[in-house]
Amino acid sequence: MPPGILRNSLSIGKVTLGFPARLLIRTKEGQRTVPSSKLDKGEPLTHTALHGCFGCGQHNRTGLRLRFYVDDTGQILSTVRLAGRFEGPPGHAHGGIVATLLDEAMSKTNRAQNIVAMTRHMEVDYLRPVPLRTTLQLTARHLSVEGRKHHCAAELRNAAGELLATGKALFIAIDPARFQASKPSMRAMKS
Ligand SMILES: CCCCC/C=C\C/C=C\C/C=C\C/C=C\CCCC(=O)SCCNC(=O)CCNC(=O)[C@H](O)C(C)(C)COP(=O)(O)OP(=O)(O)OC[C@H]1O[C@@H](n2cnc3c(N)ncnc32)[C@H](O)[C@@H]1OP(=O)(O)O
Repeated sequence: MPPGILRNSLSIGKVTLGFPARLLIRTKEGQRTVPSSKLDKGEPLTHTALHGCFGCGQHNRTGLRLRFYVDDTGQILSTVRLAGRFEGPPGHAHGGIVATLLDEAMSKTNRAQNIVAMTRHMEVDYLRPVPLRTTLQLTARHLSVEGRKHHCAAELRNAAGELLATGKALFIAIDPARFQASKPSMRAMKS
């Protein structure tokens, strides 16, 4: 069975609304399940300076406000429920939003290692239309690193565990101090 959501889903409170009871995850030793309640105890993987981020900024009212967790193998996990305003095909997510989900999850594989990196190249396979207003499972893994180049992959599944979209990306590590110094908009965000 691929990593993803087990069928007996359950809502368990505000933060983990829509989380299934257990998640199937990939570990170094193989696959195992973890209680989803464990996942809301992890450090939120957000850049505090990026509270306006469309993907994970909790202050961005029009954004996705994604919350990410990391398991003990470094795999990134999130559950997502897309609102109607993200529609592309009727009843389904716009492809740009799907790409954003995958990109954001992959970026958190770097963040989990305290690496600040930007997406340089990304590819998406849109395997099935992604339904709105239903629980989706987003996972990402860090594949390899070579100097500043970080290769990552992500998957988006529906509540039944079916694979809807996959992404691969090349991230380039940057110096956040230099980035901030060179970007007036970043200075404005901090104030
Ligand atoms: C913890 C404190 C936090 C503080 C925060 C402060 C700042 C945070 C700033 C950013 C936060 C980052 C992420 C969070 C944001 C959003 C999350 C989602 C991710 C995104 O949404 S992020 C937005 C979209 N993203 C961009 O807006 C990038 C625009 N872009 C650039 O800003 C430059 O492009 C940059 C900096 C990426 C690289 O520029 P550069 O000049 O430093 O690097 P260069 O071009 O030399 O490439 C280096 C090596 O990659 C090889 N290479 C290049 N392309 C390749 C390819 N396609 N295939 C194979 N290899 C390739 C080269 O060949 C070379 O290889 P080699 O070193 O071996 O020669």
